[in-house]
Amino acid sequence: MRNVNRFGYELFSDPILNKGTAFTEAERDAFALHGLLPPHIATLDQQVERRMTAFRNLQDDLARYIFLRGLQDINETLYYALLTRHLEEMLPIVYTPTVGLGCQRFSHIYRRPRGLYLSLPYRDQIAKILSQPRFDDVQTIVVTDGERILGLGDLGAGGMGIPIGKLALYTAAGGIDPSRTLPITLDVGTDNQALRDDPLYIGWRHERVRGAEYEEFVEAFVSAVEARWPHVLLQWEDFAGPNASRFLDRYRDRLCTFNDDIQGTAAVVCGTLLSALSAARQDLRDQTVVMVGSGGAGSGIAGLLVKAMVEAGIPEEEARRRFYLTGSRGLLVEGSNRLQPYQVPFAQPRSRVADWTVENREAIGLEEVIRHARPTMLIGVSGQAGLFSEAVVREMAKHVDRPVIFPLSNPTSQSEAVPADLMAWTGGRAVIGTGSPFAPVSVGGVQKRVDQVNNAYIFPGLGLGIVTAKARRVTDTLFLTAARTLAEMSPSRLDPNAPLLPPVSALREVSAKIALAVALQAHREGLAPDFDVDNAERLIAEAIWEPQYKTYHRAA
Ligand SMILES: NC(=O)C1=CN([C@@H]2O[C@H](COP(=O)(O)OP(=O)(O)OC[C@H]3O[C@@H](n4cnc5c(N)ncnc54)[C@H](OP(=O)(O)O)[C@@H]3O)[C@@H](O)[C@H]2O)C=CC1
Ligand SMILES: CC(=O)C(=O)O
Ligand SMILES: [Mg+2]
Repeated sequence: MRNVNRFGYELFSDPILNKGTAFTEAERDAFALHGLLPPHIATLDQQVERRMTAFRNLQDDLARYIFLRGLQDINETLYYALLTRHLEEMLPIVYTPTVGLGCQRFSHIYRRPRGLYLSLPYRDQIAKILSQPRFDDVQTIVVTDGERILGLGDLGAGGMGIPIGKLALYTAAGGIDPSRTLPITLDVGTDNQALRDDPLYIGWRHERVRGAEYEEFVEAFVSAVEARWPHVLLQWEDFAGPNASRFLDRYRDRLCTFNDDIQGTAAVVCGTLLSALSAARQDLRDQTVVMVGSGGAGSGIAGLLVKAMVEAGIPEEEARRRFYLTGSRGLLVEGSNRLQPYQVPFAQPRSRVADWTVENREAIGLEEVIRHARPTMLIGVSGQAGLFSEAVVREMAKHVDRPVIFPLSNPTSQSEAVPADLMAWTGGRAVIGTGSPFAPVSVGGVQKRVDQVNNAYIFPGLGLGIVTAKARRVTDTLFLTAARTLAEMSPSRLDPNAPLLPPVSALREVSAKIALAVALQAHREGLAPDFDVDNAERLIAEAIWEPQYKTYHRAA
């Protein structure tokens, strides 16, 4: 039941309240809706059926993306009913890969306002913009500055598609009430000249502002968020590596905040690897990892895996030496003046790799790294398509029985390799995980599902756990808890040949379990002292928002 004081078109125009043809007879009486709607009163099931038919009749994925975004802006209950009932079919549209195309075309497909655009020229108005009464109950924010959208680079204000998509998953997979979520874009210009030249570009037409002015703007944003919603969960998304890492360091002890590309990605990779090792009866302590890409995601994954190794009994320094991180100029080596602070702990001592260089070349390329390091795991977070070449993969497969190969870059077009090639080049021995969805691959005539190793397995559940427990901070231990909970749900626990991750269709169950584990861990760490652990399961279940229509009554 809900008290409502909007009438006629005013009621239709609020996507949170709108029910379309499902307004009941009594509601049509109470809110002056007769005649504005056709007489048949539909059920939510009938509305879902009608929209699914229309959705499936569309010609391409961009049209499906536009269709779903349109529905989200008209009727959120129906939108989420569609998503939750057809997660596997909808995820590749509202999320990677199609959301990438949606961001690239954002200015051309723009229809209605959603979320907040905080443009640098209006920096003095941030607090006023946030003060809109509509946002009084905001609980979860996803913010981007649009500089590193998936592996597609700087998409300026078009990056807004990412916070919108991530928050759609917070609700569809995590059960967070959509009326309490807020996507935000910090519009600080763009270095994407094609966008600035596009007359339809919706953002601030200016080169990307950097340095002190940018830092002050981000600080003004964070301060305004803190003042407006002291307990909000703030997720940083798709910032370029150095900014992502700096803001995480700067703010993680100041408010309830995390960076999904650094920490969420690390947790899903860690959880999936733990499953792979347990299926193969191997030990984390025996692994050597080559990480292709050492930005936010690469350094985050390496950092969490080191933490997991240390917890498994390896001294930290020794654990770090098992990681070989590469960037656009090859292997990260100590003393290079190009190293970011977060890369320094993973740079290899020069003496260790002195004879790895190929004649006449300064940088140590991926093939040489593979040849000398003999990794058991190869992870791609470079945003560069095709880096896992046949030569690289064949070299790796020479030294290991079941090479674990995760080309994780998104969207599909940026993946470091495609699963069918990896299987062919390793004679079917590879253990594969990709960032975006891929069709099953044939192994010895049997079709095998490709695990989608994406932070979507982590952040919706982690977020639900945090907001339900009212945790004050987000620590690395919470991510390790989420990773281990995910590993416990691996189908490969029962059958070593089964997939490593539960199917995408099970994301709601996965998220509820992660939420429970994270909430309990937050309480154990003293981050959520008021969480009632005796009723934890019930509290998580009750916190889950379901896409169902409530009955409306006229507010007195
Ligand atoms: N599956 C998932 O859940 C996730 C996937 N990702 C994907 O990972 C990718 C990177 O994200 P993120 O780390 O945040 O981005 P960053 O921009 O922070 O880092 C990109 C890294 O890739 C490196 N790189 C670029 N070209 C090459 C190359 N030819 N060889 C080796 N390394 C190269 C860059 O090196 P340099 O600094 O030298 O240019 C940099 O270290 C994106 O495509 C993103 O979609 C990210 C998060 C989650
Ligand atoms: C999945 C994700 O967060 C990314 O590709 O950036
Ligand atoms: Mg991201």
